[in-house]
Amino acid sequence: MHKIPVGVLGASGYAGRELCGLVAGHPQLSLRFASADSRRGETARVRAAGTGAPIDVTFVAPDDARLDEAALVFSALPHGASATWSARARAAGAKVVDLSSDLRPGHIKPEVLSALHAPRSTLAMSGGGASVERGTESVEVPYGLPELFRDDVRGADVVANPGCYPTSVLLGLAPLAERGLLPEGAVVSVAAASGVSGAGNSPKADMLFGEVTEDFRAYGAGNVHRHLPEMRATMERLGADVDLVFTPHLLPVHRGILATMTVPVTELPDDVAGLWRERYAGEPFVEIVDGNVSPALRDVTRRNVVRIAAMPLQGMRRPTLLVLSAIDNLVKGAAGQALQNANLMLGLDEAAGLPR
Ligand SMILES: NC(=O)C1=CN([C@@H]2O[C@H](COP(=O)(O)OP(=O)(O)OC[C@H]3O[C@@H](n4cnc5c(N)ncnc54)[C@H](OP(=O)(O)O)[C@@H]3O)[C@@H](O)[C@H]2O)C=CC1
Ligand SMILES: CC(=O)N[C@@H](CCC(=O)OP(=O)(O)O)C(=O)O
Repeated sequence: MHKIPVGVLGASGYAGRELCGLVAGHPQLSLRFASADSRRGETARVRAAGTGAPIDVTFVAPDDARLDEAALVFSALPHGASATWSARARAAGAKVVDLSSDLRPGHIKPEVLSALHAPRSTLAMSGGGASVERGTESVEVPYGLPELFRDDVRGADVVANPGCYPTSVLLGLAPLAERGLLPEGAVVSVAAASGVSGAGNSPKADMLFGEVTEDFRAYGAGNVHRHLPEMRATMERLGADVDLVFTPHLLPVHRGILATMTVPVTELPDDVAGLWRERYAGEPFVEIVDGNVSPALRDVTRRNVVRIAAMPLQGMRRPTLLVLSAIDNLVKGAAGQALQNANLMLGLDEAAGLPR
């Protein structure tokens, strides 16, 4: 069977390697290239999702990646570098899923938007960047949370893959926002803990084993984390007018995010968990946990799922819910969701090649 060629930029990183394994295990995709920067020329062994078969992947320099030979390119490059390469991939005729924050709501710059949507003939490529000779109409880049915005993603040429924390938070809060159950001006408080793979695999002194092990701490305190603009913009789009207080924590495990959300509501639904069950009925990658039980990281790691629990908070003066949401930051929070989006963009079964 003819397989669809795809490429991975940033393949030596955590998200990129996860993508290589997913592509290797996908029944309809083949890996055309995998790039690295400092690790160009190196060969890494990845395991194909599903079968676990070992695959050797040799990283090429980004400039040597055959963008023109890929039907779709995943850009798992750092913020800042990613937008340029996404525009180059588009100019070469490939569809693009960008895993960085560069194309997300609340982040994307007008010149990036123009470069992505410019007709190929008007793109002048120079060095490592793309420039646009004339502006184009302002078209947003679809935000790739398929459970909320599937119609925007299906058949799209370019998609912004959501951040890992926003994936867990927004899927947890969406049913309340969509139903108008969040009071105007309410403060929604989110404390979320992430495994260290969320910080990427390039060497950082404060991410060394000796620095993170047997410890647990907040970072980005004071409501300043880079994911806030993306979460605010999406909550607004879902019809909620609330303040988000977001405090991330570093958890010394390899992968996984648990977001704990305290949410004032206009009224307590009779069947709280039923609200999420109804909203996500038929969604293959959403699991609702029954009873007053927290979803656990071990139930979501290496799977493209979000597990959500919701319950009323006892002893409060005003109706308030506790919503808990768990994902694997590298799968539903990055590579798995990127593949889910790619499947939709290429007209394939949305669940193809995805570990459930
Ligand atoms: N880790 C996570 O949980 C999540 C990550 N993301 C996003 O996905 C992207 C990748 O993240 P992650 O895998 O963690 O990052 P890593 O730091 O692990 O990997 C970065 C990758 O990009 C390459 N690279 C770095 N700088 C450049 C450059 N200037 N030009 C070309 N290639 C470059 C690296 O190559 P080399 O190894 O050779 O240096 C490596 O392949 C980021 O935008 C991140 O924010 C999104 C959601 C979750
Ligand atoms: C533990 C850790 O450092 N996590 C990262 C978030 C993960 C990430 O890569 O951010 P994007 O999803 O926007 O790409 C952070 O807090 O910046």
